[in-house]
Amino acid sequence: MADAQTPTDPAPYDALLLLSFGGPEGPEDVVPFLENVTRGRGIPKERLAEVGQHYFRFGGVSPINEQNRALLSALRKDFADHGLGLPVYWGNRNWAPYLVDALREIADDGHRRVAVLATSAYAGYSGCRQYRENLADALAVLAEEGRPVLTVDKLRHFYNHPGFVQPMIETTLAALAELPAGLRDRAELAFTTHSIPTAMAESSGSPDDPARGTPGGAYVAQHLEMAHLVAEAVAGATGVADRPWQLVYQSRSGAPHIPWLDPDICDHLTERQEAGAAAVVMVPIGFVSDHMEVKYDLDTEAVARAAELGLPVARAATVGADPRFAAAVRELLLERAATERGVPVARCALGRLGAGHDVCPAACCPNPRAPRPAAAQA
Ligand SMILES: CC1=C(CCC(=O)O)c2cc3nc(cc4[nH]c(cc5[nH]c(cc1n2)c(C)c5CCC(=O)O)c(CCC(=O)O)c4C)C(CCC(=O)O)=C3C
Ligand SMILES: [Fe+2]
Repeated sequence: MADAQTPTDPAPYDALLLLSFGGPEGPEDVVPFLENVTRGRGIPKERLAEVGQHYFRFGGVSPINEQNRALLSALRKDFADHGLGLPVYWGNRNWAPYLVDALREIADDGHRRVAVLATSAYAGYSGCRQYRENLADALAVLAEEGRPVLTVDKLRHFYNHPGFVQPMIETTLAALAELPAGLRDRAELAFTTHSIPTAMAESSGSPDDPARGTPGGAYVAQHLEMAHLVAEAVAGATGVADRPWQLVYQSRSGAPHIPWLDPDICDHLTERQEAGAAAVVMVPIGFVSDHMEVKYDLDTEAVARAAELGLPVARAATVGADPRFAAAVRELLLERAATERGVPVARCALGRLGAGHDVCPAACCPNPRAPRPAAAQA
């Protein structure tokens, strides 16, 4: 059974595609990038102008592309170190290098069966189905061009994989250590993720997920699980068993009359300061790298609110290109490859919820507007 436990054969896959959000790389990119992100999504003009300013403040450059280049290098190094000859490609939803160009290159290089790692750890329309719609759109372009048919399989959600959880436990401990010694044991944890419309949260996950249809759906249930895993490990490492923690939200968008998940991190900081909190560590479990939502919404906006309040804060780093995360991607790929070959395999996951599904059911994480073709589903 040793082979079943530690698979090393990537067949039937002949390429890995890193699929991400994309971001502007100069001031002239900002407006067209925002147009790509928000096309047909009913985001108020004022919100767009405001978000544009976040990017202009950083010279019009989002850190996300550089972070994906670093992850790409980490993946290639990890594959090479493990004798895995699989090529790794990269394509984005909203900015160059675009997904359709990456898939075209994959096809032209002679590959046909592609494993896809989306840089989104949790269930939900934005992080799951929308990427699969993007894959379907890109495959349709390739078909129109008369290129050979590719099969794309999206790797499962990785929020409870040890290669994602363990680095965040350590960065949370490192952020606690940045606080003055006398505050550390009393510091609270605020786990943050992207706010989404409450209706989108409620319908997140697969129809047979016990959290589906509950307020928050699988999106919130999975974040609570991740937060719990980190909080528990931090309690063990610091010996503080009763440290308060809460899941809160950031980066709210959309029209004000539509309900989104709350509380917002800034309101939460205000509330905790009024309640007498000594300090707060912000832990952005919703994100894979320290991109603009982290650099602006947490490091700029929330840090400014904390300063106004006189509340000491620190922020934990996201996993980024941590070698353990790169190794987790390899493990997920080899796990799925074994499953596709019909070979029994261990499905690594921490906590109570277990490993998520490999193939999304057709009704998983529905499009909140209108149904559209999506790839990589039953
Ligand atoms: C769940 C989720 C994640 C986490 C999972 C994942 O990572 O996938 C995420 C990540 C990201 N979101 C990002 C940027 C933006 N998101 C926007 C708008 C929206 N996000 C949404 C959800 C999510 N977003 C939603 C429901 C909207 C409303 C419009 C719509 O229904 O689509 C807007 C429009 C302007 C505004 O903020 O209103 C921008 C610019 C960046 C890039 C950062 C950079 O440049 O470094 C990243 C990684
Ligand atoms: Fe977003």
